[in-house]
Amino acid sequence: MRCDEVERSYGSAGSLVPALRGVSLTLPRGSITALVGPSGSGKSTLLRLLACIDRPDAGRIRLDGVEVTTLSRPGRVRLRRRQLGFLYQAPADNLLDYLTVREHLQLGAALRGLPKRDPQLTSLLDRLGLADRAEHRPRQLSGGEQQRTAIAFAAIGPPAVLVADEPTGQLDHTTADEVLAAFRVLATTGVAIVAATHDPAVADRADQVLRMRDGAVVQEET
Ligand SMILES: Nc1ncnc2c1ncn2[C@@H]1O[C@H](COP(=O)(O)OP(=O)(O)OP(=O)(O)O)[C@@H](O)[C@H]1O
Repeated sequence: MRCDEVERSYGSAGSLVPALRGVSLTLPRGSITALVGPSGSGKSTLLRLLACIDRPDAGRIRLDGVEVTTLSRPGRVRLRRRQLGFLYQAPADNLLDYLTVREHLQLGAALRGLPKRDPQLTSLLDRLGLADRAEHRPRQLSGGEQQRTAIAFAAIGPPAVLVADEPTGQLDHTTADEVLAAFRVLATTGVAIVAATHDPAVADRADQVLRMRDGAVVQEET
């Protein structure tokens, strides 16, 4: 995925708050990008644009060469269903408390237009260390297991891009490591992962670190 000179402001004429002031970046497939920067620097705004939940006021966002900023609303919904995954900070926000781990993956497959018995479901359970938790519901799982279930759900397809907002924000160090290991597994399937984070462990393990300040990427580290 690529962004070129993306701009986004909030409010109406007369009281516009510029949240993004010309952001350009590339999220290569198979890599993990950490988006760091102080509160209010524009990370969440950028994530919403990358996840096609919101549209920029100016600039271009392209996914595998296709311009996504000009898609109609149904076109964006279709793109999100087939090509994008999203992970929130709180495991509870990513999961439904009445579905088991396996049922989450079956729902994910259905949303992506895949059969409920797609072999990648079993493979994801194995690779993310969830095989012996498949029949458990979220409240029977640890925080790390819950977040890995959410990653498995988002990973079905696989999507082109996984967008994560503070994915380790509510986890302890060991559990955060499990999430980072799951990201690495996912990256090897060709997914571009981008995570807004205040967690140095995420930035340390990323392939690319983009630092934001006042709505712009001020520094690129690799
Ligand atoms: N819905 C909104 N209406 C008006 N202003 C907003 C809105 N959402 C964000 N902003 C403003 O846009 C700027 C960027 O906010 P954003 O939430 O993207 O930053 P952030 O880096 O994600 O912060 P945090 O780390 O605290 O989540 C801030 O000045 C914020 O106050």
